Amino acid sequence: MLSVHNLDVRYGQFRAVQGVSIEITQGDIVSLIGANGAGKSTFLKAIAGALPIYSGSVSFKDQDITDTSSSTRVQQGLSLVPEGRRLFSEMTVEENLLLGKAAQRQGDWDIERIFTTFPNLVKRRYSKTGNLSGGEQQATAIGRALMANPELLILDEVSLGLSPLVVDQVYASIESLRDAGTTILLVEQDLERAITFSQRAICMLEGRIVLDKLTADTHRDEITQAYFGLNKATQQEVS
Ligand SMILES: Nc1ncnc2c1ncn2[C@@H]1O[C@H](COP(=O)(O)OP(=O)(O)OP(=O)(O)O)[C@@H](O)[C@H]1O
Repeated sequence: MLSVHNLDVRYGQFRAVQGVSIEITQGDIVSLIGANGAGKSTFLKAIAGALPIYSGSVSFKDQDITDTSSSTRVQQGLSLVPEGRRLFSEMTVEENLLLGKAAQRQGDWDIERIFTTFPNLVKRRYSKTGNLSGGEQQATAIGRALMANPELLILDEVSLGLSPLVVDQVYASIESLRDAGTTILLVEQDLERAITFSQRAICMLEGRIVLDKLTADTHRDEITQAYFGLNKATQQEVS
């Protein structure tokens, strides 16, 4: 479904993502892991078309999308829930959700299904999102992405700033998406949760991938070593 080849993304001279290649197949559930500054958000934004690519290529459903706009990518079925949610705070939950419909993609997701999936939003339907709790804002951001009926849903740090209880609620909703067959790539800082939730873990360190394994074939210690750059053997294997 998604094929990224030798991707480089730069901020001026600084190579935030360096020669990264991954393949994601339909139905995959992939957690992207790595320390602060490892390049995870930069990588996701480049895939979603929110940042220009310096070199390399991105294909989605066998089409080269390296030079297409983010809105075209949404129309093709690739949606990103960005870190920090990026909602329109002066607009209501319903208005924010309806923005996601602009892509006009056919599918099962409509506004009523969003409210069924995120019951905490029902009472907030006509509230401005600037007045919502963090969990309600996150549910709105995920709902907005779902309104585009994505085939690949990319989620950047959905847990950020949420209490453990609310994180559980957000994950319960994402699990229902996973179980319905949506392909998911997400950044998760909590290693335990990443291993439990996903089939595959990819770890980034200083702009490169240092581990890419099925969660069934790895364990927490190996991921932790990759996270801190302590596992040279794994790094060589991947590169
Ligand atoms: N707009 C920017 N201009 C310059 N450098 C940037 C910019 N955004 C990110 N960087 C740098 O690029 C590197 C990768 O940042 P990025 O946000 O992608 O990492 P991350 O793994 O998502 O980390 P975090 O978990 O902190 O979000 C970091 O060194 C960061 O300081």
